[in-house]
Amino acid sequence: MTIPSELHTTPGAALTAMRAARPLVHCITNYVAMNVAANTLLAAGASPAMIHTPEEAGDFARIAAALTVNIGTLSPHWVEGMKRAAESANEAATPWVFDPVAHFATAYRAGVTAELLALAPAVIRGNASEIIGLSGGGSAARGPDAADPVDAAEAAARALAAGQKAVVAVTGETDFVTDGFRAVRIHGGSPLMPQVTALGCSLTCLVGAFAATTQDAFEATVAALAFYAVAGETAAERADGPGSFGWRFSDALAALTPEELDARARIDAA
Ligand SMILES: Nc1ncnc2c1ncn2[C@@H]1O[C@H](COP(=O)(O)OP(=O)(O)O)[C@@H](O)[C@H]1O
Ligand SMILES: Cc1ncsc1CCOP(=O)(O)O
Ligand SMILES: [Mg+2]
Repeated sequence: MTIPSELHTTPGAALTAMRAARPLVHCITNYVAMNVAANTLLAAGASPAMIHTPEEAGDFARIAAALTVNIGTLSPHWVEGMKRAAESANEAATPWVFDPVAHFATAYRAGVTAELLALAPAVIRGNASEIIGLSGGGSAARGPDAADPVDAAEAAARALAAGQKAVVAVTGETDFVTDGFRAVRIHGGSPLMPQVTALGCSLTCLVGAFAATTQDAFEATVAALAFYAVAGETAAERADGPGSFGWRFSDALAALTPEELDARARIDAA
């Protein structure tokens, strides 16, 4: 295990706490990700609920252990549910995680993103192009897939974290996580991961599960990403391509023990 002094909780300890509590995670995600993300949380040991309608999203956020909001497939009705849920989460001091999928693509998406950022998510998780865009930078990306390397987004992530007073996670070949003061890089995963849709969205939901049970949102985020990275490496060992990677990844999340996670996690101070 390589774990820097920034971390007081090992990823394995955070995984143990998450599985012991089996937190109810309120996920407002997109049509593409709903099934994948629910299965990812179940495999990892959490309890997902995909609930978006404004008639109940605010009420449900009050009883969940964490909330995650993802703008992948938007409509005004969903946006109202997202805002009500985030407001309830804030009132209940429940951590909520924001995934700004392709927020730069259209004016509508950008406007919704600004409204959600004003509701103060505890964690923002996106790919490099999304995080660069949130800090006002330009990118060749036009949709949900990243067009920039993670190291090009590190300064943007630090600025965004400081400005939003949130944890910012940038994912890609090597992940970067910062809260504006602390920062680490997490190695691992597989190039097959971006070839399977919704694995980023599902990771956002998993960050919610860890944030429900590890109070320090920075440590929770790092643990979730390290867990994903190690499981991704396991799945890639025998995968023939994106299809078999998908189900092997689910199996790897379920099988990974806290001890093995701590033995294999590769995290450096940044
Ligand atoms: N080239 C890569 N090598 C290893 N892991 C990767 C690679 N690209 C993405 N990942 C992993 O895939 C997961 C989803 O990240 P990413 O693809 O950046 O999100 P998104 O799907 O939102 O664009 C993360 O765990 C990330 O570390
Ligand atoms: C393809 C697609 N289109 C709208 S949302 C979505 C899923 C994006 O998933 P991820 O960000 O995890 O790749
Ligand atoms: Mg994404």
